[in-house]
Amino acid sequence: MIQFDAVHKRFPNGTTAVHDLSLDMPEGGVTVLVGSSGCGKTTTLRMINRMVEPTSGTIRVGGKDVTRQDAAELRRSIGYVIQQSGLFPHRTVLDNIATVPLLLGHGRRRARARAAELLETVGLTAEAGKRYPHQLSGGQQQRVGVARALAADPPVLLMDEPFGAVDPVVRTQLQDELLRLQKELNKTIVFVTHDVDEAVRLGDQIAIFRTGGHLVQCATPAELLARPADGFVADFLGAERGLKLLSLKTLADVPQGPAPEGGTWTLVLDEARKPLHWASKDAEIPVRPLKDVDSLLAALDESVASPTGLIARVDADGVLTGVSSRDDVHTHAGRAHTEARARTGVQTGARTDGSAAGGSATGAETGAAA
Ligand SMILES: Nc1ncnc2c1ncn2[C@@H]1O[C@H](COP(=O)(O)OP(=O)(O)OP(=O)(O)O)[C@@H](O)[C@H]1O
Repeated sequence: MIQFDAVHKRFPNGTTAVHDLSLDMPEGGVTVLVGSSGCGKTTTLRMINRMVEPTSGTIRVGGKDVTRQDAAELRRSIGYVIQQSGLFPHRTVLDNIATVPLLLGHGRRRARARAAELLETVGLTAEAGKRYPHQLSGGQQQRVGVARALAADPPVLLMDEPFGAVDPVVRTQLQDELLRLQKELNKTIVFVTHDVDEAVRLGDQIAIFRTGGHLVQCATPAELLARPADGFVADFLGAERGLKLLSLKTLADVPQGPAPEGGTWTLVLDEARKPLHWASKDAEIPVRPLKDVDSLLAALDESVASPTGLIARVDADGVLTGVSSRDDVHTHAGRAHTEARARTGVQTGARTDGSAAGGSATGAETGAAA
């Protein structure tokens, strides 16, 4: 959907922000750009909608060279969300969202109807639509920013640290919302962040840059965590790389058996067979039931945190399906790593067809060292 071919950006002051970048960003997928400050992420993003022009190389969106399209028209067809939401302070939230549909020539009534629909899509009330941006919380403003970017129903969405300025709890909520929206909308999203956990959570693929605008590795989160191309990537992913990989795997394949009877701990259920708590002869402790969709990381956490060493498993309605042991979870955690490493091979380069620069781990490493 978006293709960078040997793209170079050198600013007039001599700074090279992006160095010989070849990268495919697949249709309907989320590509996350990460890397240390000043490594060229924002410049890369802004070249897609021509807010920055490349010095050389080609960028295509939907097969069309962006430099051959009218810049204003191109920008209207690409949603853009930034950290400070970029809302117009003197327009109501509803009018902010309606801006682009109006620019596109939709009548006022239709534009506002579309804006009202989008407010609901991003989880805001109709009442919030009547307020001005400063009357909303930071998290709510970011939701409005997303709604405004979606207003023209663009196939491509560029998001530059959109959740960087909100607290961790709201940030997780906004990430959840984005994942939910993306399931419905299937946009091609390019997302810039500093946060590795956010990248792992949201990305279908993650492109890691280093200073000077060099792409070091582009791969799926699991591939990246299992086989970082070099020490720079490994360091960037952090010491808990192993645990992060487990956050991508679910509990579904871990075996489960019947709840223990007559042992130290008994699982107490209500009449609908939903777990209430664990009980021993002289103690009662809370239970944190997990579903098949929960991550192996959550299961590992529960298995070491609970004195029972057991995990109560429930279905989507919260009804007990069985119990897994600490050993079952540990065995599967180890297996998840072995499988991820085996599956990864050497496919770490930028190009999915392995053709251009950075097409293999060796290529990426050589590029990084140059
Ligand atoms: N208009 C400009 N003129 C000159 N240099 C620029 C300009 N814009 C960006 N740069 C430089 O280009 C490099 C890449 O900047 P860019 O904003 O793309 O990095 P980034 O990875 O997004 O950084 P951050 O994570 O801090 O936002 C930096 O060294 C920056 O100082």
